[in-house]
Parts: sequence; structure tokens; C-alpha cells
Amino acid sequence: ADAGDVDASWAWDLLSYATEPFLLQGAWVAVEIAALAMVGGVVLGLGLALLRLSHLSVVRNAAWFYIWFVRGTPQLLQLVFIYDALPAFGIRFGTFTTAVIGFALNEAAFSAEIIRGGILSVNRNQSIAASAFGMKPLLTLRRIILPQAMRAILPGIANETISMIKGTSIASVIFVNELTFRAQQIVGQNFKFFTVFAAAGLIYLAMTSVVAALQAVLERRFDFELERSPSREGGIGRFVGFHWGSPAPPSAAPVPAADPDATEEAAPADLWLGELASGRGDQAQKPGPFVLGRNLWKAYGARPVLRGVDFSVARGEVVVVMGPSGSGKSTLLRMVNHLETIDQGAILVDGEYVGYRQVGETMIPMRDLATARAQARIGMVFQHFNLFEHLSALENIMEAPVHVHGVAPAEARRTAMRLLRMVGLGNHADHLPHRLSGGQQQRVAIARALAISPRLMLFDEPTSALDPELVGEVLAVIRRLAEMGMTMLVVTHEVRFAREVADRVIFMDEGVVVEEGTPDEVLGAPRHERTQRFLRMVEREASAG
Ligand SMILES: Nc1ncnc2c1ncn2[C@@H]1O[C@H](COP(=O)(O)OP(=O)(O)OP(=O)(O)O)[C@@H](O)[C@H]1O
Repeated sequence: ADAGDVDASWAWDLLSYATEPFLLQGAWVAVEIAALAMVGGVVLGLGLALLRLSHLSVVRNAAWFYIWFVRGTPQLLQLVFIYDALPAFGIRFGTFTTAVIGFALNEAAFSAEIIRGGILSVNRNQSIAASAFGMKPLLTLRRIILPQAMRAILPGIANETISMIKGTSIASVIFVNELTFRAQQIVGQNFKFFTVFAAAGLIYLAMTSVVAALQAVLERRFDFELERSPSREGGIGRFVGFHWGSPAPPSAAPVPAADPDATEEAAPADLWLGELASGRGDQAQKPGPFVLGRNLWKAYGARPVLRGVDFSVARGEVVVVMGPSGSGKSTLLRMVNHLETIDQGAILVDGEYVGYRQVGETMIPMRDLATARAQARIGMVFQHFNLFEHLSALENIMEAPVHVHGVAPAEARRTAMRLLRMVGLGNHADHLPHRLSGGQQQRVAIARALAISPRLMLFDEPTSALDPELVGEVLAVIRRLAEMGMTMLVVTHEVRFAREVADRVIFMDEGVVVEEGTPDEVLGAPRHERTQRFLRMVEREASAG
């Protein structure tokens, strides 16, 4: 720096350079390039991130190669290539367009990895639950995955934006007249190196502060653990799976101030649920079992998990599947709504294959699995609840009806409130899952599954992740569904519950059905030594607990 240049009038000099139109115009060029390139880069980066997560190795590898190449070569070279080499192939861009394209292509490689990291940070259970409700991959990405991934993505993207604003000076190699370049031009005339560059620094600081402020605002927006307030509602929030305002109480069925477990609240919900469970014509008319599994085989790699399983569930029947850990119970359950593919055999739900079409002897999985799952209307409840973490209890229940089945939001809200009251959580509608106990979360998960008017409910060990004192409240809800005639397939270790609620018990071990029959037969007088051993072990555990 030129020390002589720092005197009493220096501050004034600094200020006048910091407001100098010639420099400010250069700053504007930098902002324009950075803004356009960031938008382009992030959009391309999202595409690249998704390609990196593709099941197809060719696609994955192509995306990896792009990222490897672009990240590994100097940006200067990339710009020079676009500006000087492409015209040889008949492609010619102006300096500004070259800068935007060059920065965007470079940015895509970096933001792809930031976005991929964000997507991977979201628990896989979230997309499994979305799939179970028939949400298509893009809908799941938009409403479930990205809103949760944003917390991890935003800091990285903000860093990239700031680096980009500062790094636009590289564009001067192709004669783009931006801030640093202009500062150099002024210094070349007056030699006030320190003052001019300090003024440019101030302008950079102002520009990057805007980005930092925007980052803070967006981080608050996407922090779903923050308390919500009505002022946080927004258009982006409605587009992605985010309602920043508290959900308004439904007009036709106001949220009760009193205890939602009160009997006067339970009555209308019960009546309505009765219709839901048994009043549909299609369930009453078709003959034969509602679910029929024939000769089911499944292996993970070389390890067989199911070895020729046959099972059925009649309309309105409650079938409980029991068996030791690893016997293939959950795999069997997931196959019913095609969350798991079948190696051999077939499952019919109400006479239809879910997401398969039969060509001769072969079952071919359909491309549009999401629609097949949605049409099957199979409600699923998971061991770890898998509630959408960024949505309130009410929004969790409304999600599939509104976004998969096209129910009007007001109607979905009314139904969701009735279901919440039915599971005794009428005044927890606005709570996010992390503010609910395990038992409450599982009851919301049951309400969420009921909201799609399921013809069949699948329960995958619904109480095994719960503390013993919370098991009862969840089993009580399932028991009520059974009493109302809901067709259910339940995987559980709760012997007492199975005795009370099951019409039939299937006992599995090592991928085969060992025995099946009424609870009295299988649990009261088991014929097989394996079943007897299992029941002794469960009883010992229960008495020790
Ligand atoms: N996606 C998967 N990839 C590889 N192996 C798997 C997968 N899912 C399950 N398995 C394996 O298949 C076997 C059967 O699993 P499954 O979850 O169906 O058993 P389960 O009877 O429900 O057991 P648990 O009661 O412990 O849940 C287990 O050994 C499990 O490790």
C-alpha cells in the first residue's frame, strides 16, 4: 500500500470512491453475473445431485465425471475455453454471457455436492413413508425431502454465492468490466492503491452482507423446529412441504378446548370411522380373501428371507404375524404395498396386483408405482412412526389426501381434525412430531394412515419402539379399529394384544409360515416346538420387563 495516501482526507476519499458510479456499475456487473450464475448453477446442481443419486450406474457415473472434471480444472481455463475455443465449433457468446455460463457450469458441480449432502442428511424413513402413501418421487422431493434438506444446504450455498461475488474478477480475462477490474483501472491512473481497493472492499462487504442477511432469513424460514407464527406463512412454504403459519382450526369442526379424549368427542369420529372401515361397497361385494399371497420368495443378495410363504387376510379380518427377529415378517408386510419387490410369487389385494402386471407367468413391476400404491389405498404404520418431521400433526395427516388424492384442503383439514380427535390428540394439531411423545407420534401416524380412507391397514411392529407405558395407548387405538371392522395385517410381538384382537395368528420362522390358526390355537396350544420356544421367550421377557 502507498502509505502517503493515508492522511486526514483519506476517509473522505474512501467514501467518495465507495460511491463512485464507475465502481458501482462494476459492482452491479458482478452482482448480475453472480445472481444469474448462482440461479443457473443451483438448478443445474440440483439436477446433477439427483443424477448422482440415480439407481442407474451409467447416469450416476456421468454426473460424477462432470463434477470431477469441473471441480478439478481451473475456472480461468473454463472461461477461456468457452470464450476462445467454442467459436471454433461455431458457438459464440458475448463476454457477459460467457461469464454467466462459465460461472453457472462451474457452480453446478459444487452445489450438486452440497445439495446431495443435504438430501442424504434426511432420514430414509421419510421417503419410505412418502412412497407408502403413493407420493411420486418429484412430489416427495419437493414437499418432504428438500424442505428438510434445506437446513443442511443453505450454509453451503450461501458460501458459494459469496465466493462467486468475490470471484467474478476472474471474468476480467475475457474483458468483463466488473468491480475489481475497474478498481485496477482507477489505480492505474491515480496510484491510490490502498484507498481504491479499500473502497472496492467496502462495496464487496455491502454486497456479501446482503447475501448473509438473506441466508439468515432463509435459515429461519426452513428451521422447522422454531416456534411457528402466522407471519411466517408464505408462498414458497405452500409450494414446498412447509406451512409457516399455524394451521387454522377447521371451520366445520372447531378444535375442542376441552380434553379431546372426552366421550362426546369420540362419538362422531367413531361413527364416521365405522363408515370408513366397513361401509365401502367394494369391500362388501367381491368374494374371496381381501389379501392373498401365493408362494412368496425373497432374497437379499444370497440370503433367502422368504421361502415360499402363502397367506391370506379376509375382509374385516385382523391377522397378526409373529415370529423371531429376522424371520421375514416386515419384508412380507412391505411386499403387500410394493415397498419391497417380490422375487417369485404374487400378492393380490382385492383381486389386483399392486404395481405389477402379469405377462404370461412373469410379474412385471409397473413404472408408475406411486399411482399403483395410491390407488391401492393401503394405510401403513411404521415401527419408527416416520412422521414428516417438518410438518405439524395436522399437516402430516393432510399431506397425502391433498397432494396425492386431490382432496380439497378444507375438507382434508376437517377429516384430519376428526381423526386427531379420534386418536385423542385433538389439541395437538399444531405440534411438530419432535414435540410429541413416541406414543402420541404413533397415534398421529395411525391417523395419517387412516386419512387416505384405507381399505387395508398394515402395522409394522407399531409398539416396539415405544416405552412400555406408552404401548397401551397405541394398542387401544388399533383395538378400536379392529372393533370397527377394519381389515388389518399386524406384525407385533405383543402376545396379549394378539390374543385379544387377532382373528388369526401367523407364526413365521426363517422365511416360512410355521403354523397359523386362531389365537387360541397358535398362542394357547402351539403345535410346533419353534412356536412354543418363541412364546416361552416372549413371556420370560415380559415378566422380566
Ligand atoms: N433392505 C434389506 N437389505 C438387506 N437385508 C435386509 C433388508 N431388509 C431386511 N433384510 C434382512 O432380511 C431379514 C428379514 O428381515 P425382516 O425385517 O423382514 O425381519 P423381521 O422378522 O421383521 O425382523 P424384526 O422383528 O427384527 O424386524 C433380516 O435378516 C434382515 O437383516
